[in-house]
Amino acid sequence: MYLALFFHDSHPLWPNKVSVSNHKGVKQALSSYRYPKSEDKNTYKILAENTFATSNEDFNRLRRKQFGQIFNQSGIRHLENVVLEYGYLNLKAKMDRLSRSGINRINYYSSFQNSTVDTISKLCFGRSFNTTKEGKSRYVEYAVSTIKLSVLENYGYVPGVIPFFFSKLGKDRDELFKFIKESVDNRKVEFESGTVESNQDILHMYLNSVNLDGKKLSEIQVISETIVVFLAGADSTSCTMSVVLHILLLYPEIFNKIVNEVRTQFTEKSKSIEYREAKTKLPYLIACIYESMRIMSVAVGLVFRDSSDFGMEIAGHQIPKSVEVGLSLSLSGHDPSVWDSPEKFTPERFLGPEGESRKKEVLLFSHGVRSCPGKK
Ligand code: HEM
Repeated sequence: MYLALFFHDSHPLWPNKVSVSNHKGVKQALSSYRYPKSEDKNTYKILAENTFATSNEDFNRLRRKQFGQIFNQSGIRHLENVVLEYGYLNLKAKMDRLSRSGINRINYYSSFQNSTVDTISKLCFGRSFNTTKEGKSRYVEYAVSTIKLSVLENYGYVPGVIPFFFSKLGKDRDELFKFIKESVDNRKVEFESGTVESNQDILHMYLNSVNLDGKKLSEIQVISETIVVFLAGADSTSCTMSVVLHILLLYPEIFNKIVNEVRTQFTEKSKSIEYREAKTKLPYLIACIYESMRIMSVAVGLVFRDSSDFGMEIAGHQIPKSVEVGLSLSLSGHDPSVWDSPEKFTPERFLGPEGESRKKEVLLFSHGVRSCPGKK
């Protein structure tokens, strides 16, 4: 029988917790602010309350509205230029270079990781880590240390037990904060001198935003927000790109169909394809991306919500109040009550008018009021 619900209340490591994989149940729990993000062990609460970590409805609503500004018309244009330069052209130049020197194999996972890190660092900090051009960046290591330290701190590890390890992580985190603080200072100078090169990136948006009391974000808040967006957006995107390419390489006939679609719709090879055009002219490619995201979601962990003072009713089960409910976005993509033959790779399920509405059922980016604002 399909796993609808597990109760873990007898497990010593997971007392008072439940996990849910039923598609309808996952959506129901995520749809509104009624069930807030769990406060406990919030790894993303770095330095200050921020969009990702908060469980405060008003604060989250405000930040999400502010985040939406980077997707307005001029924001999208800037975003696309950054993606084109840091995510695509730099990678293409590197591949051309490798191929000229006789190397015909690349690690596409690490290549995509470099492009997304370069793109998102440029958007968040106004300066790219440039890992595609330079091979690696010490700032990536600092970001990894920052998240490791946050996990350890949130799970109550005592720094004195492994002092060298903690001190290295702490130094790395300080270096990353220093880098972002410099970026903030640089941008403020640019504001004052009227030489802002791009006025719609994520750093700019946070510097121009306000808190619930109407006051501008403090420097610590800007650092916290930008670092969390960087951490939330970089690896999730490169892993998803790798999954899509990996699956397409397993199905050459599907891959060839995509190549045909692109070549028929876009005959001018030297012109780059804009997102807007791809959305309307490449339905099969888009269907393949959705099907890859459904069948092999990179959001493999659980997303936690608190059953709050109300308690929840999911798939006929009553969950008492104040229970942590772990929602499986990845398993919801395999629920046979929603997906026919869920283990089969069938891009066609996302074609036509029915396919269009089915796209909303792919929960890789979560669902409802706290769904990923970066999905656009
Ligand atoms: C394929 C790539 C991505 C995937 C799979 C993904 C997935 C997710 C998921 C599942 C959540 C909800 C997490 C939770 O409730 O605990 C989330 C939230 C979030 N994501 Fe993404 N994400 C991706 C890319 C991005 C990008 C590119 C950005 C920013 C440019 C971004 C920014 C955020 C933010 C700020 C939140 C917090 C939203 C809130 O709590 O209100 N993500 N993402």
